Amino acid sequence: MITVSHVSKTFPATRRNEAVHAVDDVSLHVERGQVMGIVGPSGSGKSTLARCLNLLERPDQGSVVIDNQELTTLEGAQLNRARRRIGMIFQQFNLLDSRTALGNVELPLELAGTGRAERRARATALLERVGLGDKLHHHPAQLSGGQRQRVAIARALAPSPSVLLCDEATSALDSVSTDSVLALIRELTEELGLTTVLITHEMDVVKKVCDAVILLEGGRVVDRGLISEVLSRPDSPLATRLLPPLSPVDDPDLVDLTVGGPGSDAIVADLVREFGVGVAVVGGSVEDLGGVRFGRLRLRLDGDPALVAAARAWVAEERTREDLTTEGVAR
Ligand SMILES: Nc1ncnc2c1ncn2[C@@H]1O[C@H](COP(=O)(O)OP(=O)(O)OP(=O)(O)O)[C@@H](O)[C@H]1O
Repeated sequence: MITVSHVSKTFPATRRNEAVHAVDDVSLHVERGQVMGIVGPSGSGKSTLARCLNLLERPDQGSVVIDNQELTTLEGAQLNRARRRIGMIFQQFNLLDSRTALGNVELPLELAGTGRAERRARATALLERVGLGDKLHHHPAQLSGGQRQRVAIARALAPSPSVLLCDEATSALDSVSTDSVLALIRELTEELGLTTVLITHEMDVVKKVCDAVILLEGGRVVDRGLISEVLSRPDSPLATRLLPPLSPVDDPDLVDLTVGGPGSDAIVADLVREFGVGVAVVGGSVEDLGGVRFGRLRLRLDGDPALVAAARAWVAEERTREDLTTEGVAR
């Protein structure tokens, strides 16, 4: 697991540029087996934060604890040993063109002094696991982008890390390869008990694979939470990015709901039964987020105006229910 507490990193002023507070008092916690997304606009500090996690960038303040070991106090050989527990994959794969897939995956094991037979066996098993058992002797130039990223994943996992850091790992891939690489990252996280951090500027990536997410702006965390928790705050910055709100309309017969989680499907039946109003779904969008369906629905309520008003008021009250949130659209 990863625990980051009050980490800050400032790049000092130069003759040409002012100082940049790239990461400003960031704390986060990721459990073993969890995938956490770090999202934010360009320049918000995502990569600097990722580099602080493996001490490629030394934080000015704060602590970084991985598997109960404080990294910021380590130096030299101790730090290098700790870094072996952190696998990393990048947008541009960073494979050696002169080496085959097998040679690339063996490299970190060679550097760690693992014997030839053992590293060959481990690299072969990993490449088979990522679906490239028939490409062991191919060079990167002979592989597709998705296949190259699979080689990079196998290489990152070769030293048996406990943490996997993915920096825009799918940004150079088409949508089919993106989906399969994300599914592989998810599977491996669960299978190997990894703690995975995924830096991305794409909310679609978060929707497909993350359990939890933090939003950075100007180096600071401006929103965070488990996906289901974030969506229980439908107006929050992350919820509006994960599930964009419907465009506002001014009509007293319409009401918007944000639904998701167990029990929330019953709202339409409840409206009909409790108030005797007609209910028609006139718009909305539904997303599968982390295996749970969430949606924003627009309903038209039809019937006696007093009953419609009462139904609207009831819907507004439902905002406070844990498994269901609502918002009126007539303002
Ligand atoms: N080595 C450096 N020296 C000075 N400033 C830097 C350095 N690295 C990053 N920065 C600055 O720190 C801020 C955060 O950069 P960072 O690369 O972490 O953002 P990001 O969210 O990853 O952006 P992107 O999505 O564009 O990769 C930016 O203003 C950037 O210009």
